[in-house]
Amino acid sequence: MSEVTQVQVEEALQQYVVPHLNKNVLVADALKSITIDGGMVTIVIELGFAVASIKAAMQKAIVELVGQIPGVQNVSVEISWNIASIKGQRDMRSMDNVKNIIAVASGKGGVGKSTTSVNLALALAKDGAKVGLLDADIYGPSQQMMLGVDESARPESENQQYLLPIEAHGLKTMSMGYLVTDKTPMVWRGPMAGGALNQLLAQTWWGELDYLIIDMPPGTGDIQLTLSQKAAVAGAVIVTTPQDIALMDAQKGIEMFTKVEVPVLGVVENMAIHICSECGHKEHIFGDGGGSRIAEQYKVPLLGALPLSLRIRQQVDAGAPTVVAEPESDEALIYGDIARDMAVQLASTGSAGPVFPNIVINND
Ligand SMILES: Nc1ncnc2c1ncn2[C@@H]1O[C@H](COP(=O)(O)OP(=O)(O)OP(=O)(O)O)[C@@H](O)[C@H]1O
Repeated sequence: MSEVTQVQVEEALQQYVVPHLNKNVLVADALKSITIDGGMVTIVIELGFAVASIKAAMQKAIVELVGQIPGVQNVSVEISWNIASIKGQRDMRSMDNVKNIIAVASGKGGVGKSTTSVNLALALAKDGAKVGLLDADIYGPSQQMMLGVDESARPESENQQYLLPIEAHGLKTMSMGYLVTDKTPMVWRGPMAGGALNQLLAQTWWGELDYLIIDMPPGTGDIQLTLSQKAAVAGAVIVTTPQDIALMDAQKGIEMFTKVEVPVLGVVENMAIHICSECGHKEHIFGDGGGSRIAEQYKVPLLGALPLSLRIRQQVDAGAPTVVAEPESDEALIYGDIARDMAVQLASTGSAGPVFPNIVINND
């Protein structure tokens, strides 16, 4: 029987394109090792983003490719991930172990920013990452309802100094909604809100997190600016609907983050298309291709598009967002794809590094 060689395995692996990286596993620098013992091949892969929900499909595809090499009897594929910290937190003890903060923002209210934030956070967690969610929407905190957290639930305090996040669907969550009630004076909700928000961020004992998703207040004012600076945000995602007015506000959002040097990881187009539940007819109710136009204009990726979907609205409004309520639905799979693309974009902002000129000494 012919002997299986390292080169043969590498050649087979060159045909395997890693999802979301769009590069083969060797070019993507994800291959840790290949061990060959007679007809037994063990392949170890390590990625910079979590992939628990697509891991089995990835393993199957690699086993099929490598299994075609003559002499191979058994292929074992180990896939793990190591999520790097792109931008560490400064001067905030409670956040020392938070690796990456991602702000989810929209220029305009009501475009589905909170719905998108919670589903993306849940999709990252479903993939095996440790995830927190901060509802920074002080004027209309909605995450408590979207996460199905009881109205009477209040965060416990640690040494009278820190607040402990409330666990919901596997996420560590904190919201102004857990602290204020309908009777809270408006003065506290208004001018003092920015300060209160910074405090909420810094005084929550987040523990170890790969990603802290911040559901930002709508708009592009001072609160948003200070929050992105104070919290050392590693990347931002802009949610928009395809209407012209929402797109104009989304542009302001992109410009705001660029001004404070927070990389924009991409744009998510929400309520992009309506699919008739009776006949399946597809209609661009709010216009066509707006998200991809601004993504192109600002040279940022369009991370994905969600349909206007009754299921998304009903599930999130009932306290079990689509990613947990119906994990195999088309919508949940779209959130999963967007979440992994977002994680890949974030990881790539860290690897770019400074560019040095190439110095050539010519002795002629
Ligand atoms: N893709 C979608 N399909 C159908 N309904 C949606 C979709 N996305 C969000 N919604 C619904 O739209 C409403 C507004 O969404 P959401 O609260 O997430 O928006 P927002 O941008 O965070 O708003 P605000 O600015 O008030 O915080 C909610 O009732 C939500 O269920």
